[in-house]
Amino acid sequence: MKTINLLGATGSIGLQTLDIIRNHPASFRLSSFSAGRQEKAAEAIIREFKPKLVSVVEKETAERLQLSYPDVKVLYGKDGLEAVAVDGAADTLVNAVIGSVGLEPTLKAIEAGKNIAIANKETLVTAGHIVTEAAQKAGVELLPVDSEHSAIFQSLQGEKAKNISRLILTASGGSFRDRKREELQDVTVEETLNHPNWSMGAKITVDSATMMNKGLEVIEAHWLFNLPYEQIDVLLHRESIIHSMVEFHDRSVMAQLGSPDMRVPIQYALTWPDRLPLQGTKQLDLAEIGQLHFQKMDFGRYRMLHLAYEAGKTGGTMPAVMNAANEEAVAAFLDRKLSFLQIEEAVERAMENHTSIAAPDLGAILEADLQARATVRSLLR
Ligand SMILES: NC(=O)C1=CN([C@@H]2O[C@H](COP(=O)(O)OP(=O)(O)OC[C@H]3O[C@@H](n4cnc5c(N)ncnc54)[C@H](OP(=O)(O)O)[C@@H]3O)[C@@H](O)[C@H]2O)C=CC1
Ligand SMILES: CC(=O)[C@@H](O)[C@H](O)COP(=O)(O)O
Ligand SMILES: [Mn+2]
Repeated sequence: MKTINLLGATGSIGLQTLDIIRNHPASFRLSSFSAGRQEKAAEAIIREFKPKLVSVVEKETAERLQLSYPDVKVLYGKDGLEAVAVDGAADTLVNAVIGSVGLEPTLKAIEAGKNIAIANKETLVTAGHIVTEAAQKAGVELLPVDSEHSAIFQSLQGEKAKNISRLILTASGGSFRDRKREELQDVTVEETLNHPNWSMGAKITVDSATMMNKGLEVIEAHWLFNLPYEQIDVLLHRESIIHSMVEFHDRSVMAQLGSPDMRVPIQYALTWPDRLPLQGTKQLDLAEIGQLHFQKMDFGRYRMLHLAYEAGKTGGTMPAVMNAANEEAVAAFLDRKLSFLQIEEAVERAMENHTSIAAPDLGAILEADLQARATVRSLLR
C-alpha cells in the first residue's frame, strides 16, 4: 500500500492520478491533496477519498470547506500547499500543480523524505540543480511523470548511464503544426487549445503549440538524466505513439510506445519498478495506425525551442526567468491580453533583460522569477 499526497488534484494530471488510486484501492491511498480555485471539484474529492488534510488557494474557500467537512483539516495558500506536500502519512508526493509555485513544496517534501512523482516540469526547469541535489542528499526518488521522461526512464531500466549516446524527445508539433509561422499572427485561444493528440490543462496546451513545452522538457531531461544539452535532441513525431527514445553508443535505440494516455506514465511512477494493469487504456494497434511520421525540428519555425536550449545552456537563473516569463505571457494570452506570437516576444524580452546569476540559491531563483514576471507585466501595460 502506497500512501499519496497529491498537489493539483483538480487538474488534468491530478484527476487522472485519482483515477489510478480509485482503480487500485489495495495499492494506493490518498492522504492529502491540494486544489486551486475549483471548490466544487475539491468537495467531490473530499467526499470520495476522505483525506485528512486539504489545501486550496483562497482563505474564504478554505473556511467554507472547513465548516462543511469538520473531520478534514482545511488550509490555504502557500503554507497549505507545503503542509500537504509534507503530510506525514504519505511516502510519495505526486506534484501535479501547474507552474513554479510547485517548487517550494517539492523541496519541503524532499526534506521530509518523500519520493516525488514529478509532473510539474516547471519545478525542475526553475531550480533543477537544487531539486536534484536535495533529492540525492535525502536519498529519495525523483520519478518522472511527463510522458517523454517516463519513456526515457522506462527505456533506461537495466541500462548504465555511461552507455547513453543521446536522448531523443518526441514532439507532436502542437495545435499549429500544419501552419507556417506567418499564419500564426491572429490565431485564437480556442484554436490554440485544440491539441491534436492529448487532452491537457490550458497552460501546457499553449506551451505545446509554441513548442515551449518541448523546451521545458529538454531542460527537465537535462536534470532528470544528468546529460548535457548536446546529447538531448527533439524529433517531430505527429502521432505521439513513440513517447521518446534513448540511443546508446552502439547505435542501438530503445523506445517506449503506447496509445497517448497520461495514466500510463502516472501509474508507472507510482508502481516502479513494478507494474499494474491499467483499466480502460487503449491497446496499441500498430496495424490500425499503419504509419508513423517523423520530421526534423525546425528551430526557425519554433523559436521558443531555440530560446529554451539557450536558457538551459546559459544555466544559472536564466531557465527560471524564461519559465516565469512564459507563465505570465501564457496567462496573458489566455486572458486575451497578448497575441499568440507575443508570448514568444515577451519571453525573449525577459531573457534579454536578465543577466544570469551562476549557481543560484533558492532566494536568487525566486527573485529572478519575480523580476521576469514584472518584466512581462510591464510589457502588457
Ligand atoms: N496535462 C497533462 O497531460 C500533462 C501535464 N504535465 C505537467 O503537469 C503539470 C500539471 O498540468 P495539468 O494537470 O495539465 O494542469 P491543470 O491546469 O489541468 O491543473 C493544475 C492544477 O494546479 C492547481 N493550481 C493552479 N494554480 C495554482 C496555484 N497558484 N496554487 C495552487 N494550485 C494551483 C489547479 O487548481 P484548480 O484547477 O482547482 O484551480 C489544478 O489542480 C504541469 O506542470 C504540466 O506541464 C506534464 C505532462 C502531461
Ligand atoms: C502528454 C505530455 O507529456 C505532454 O507534455 C505532451 O508532450 C504534449 O505534447 P507535445 O508537447 O509533444 O505537443
Ligand atoms: Mn510531455
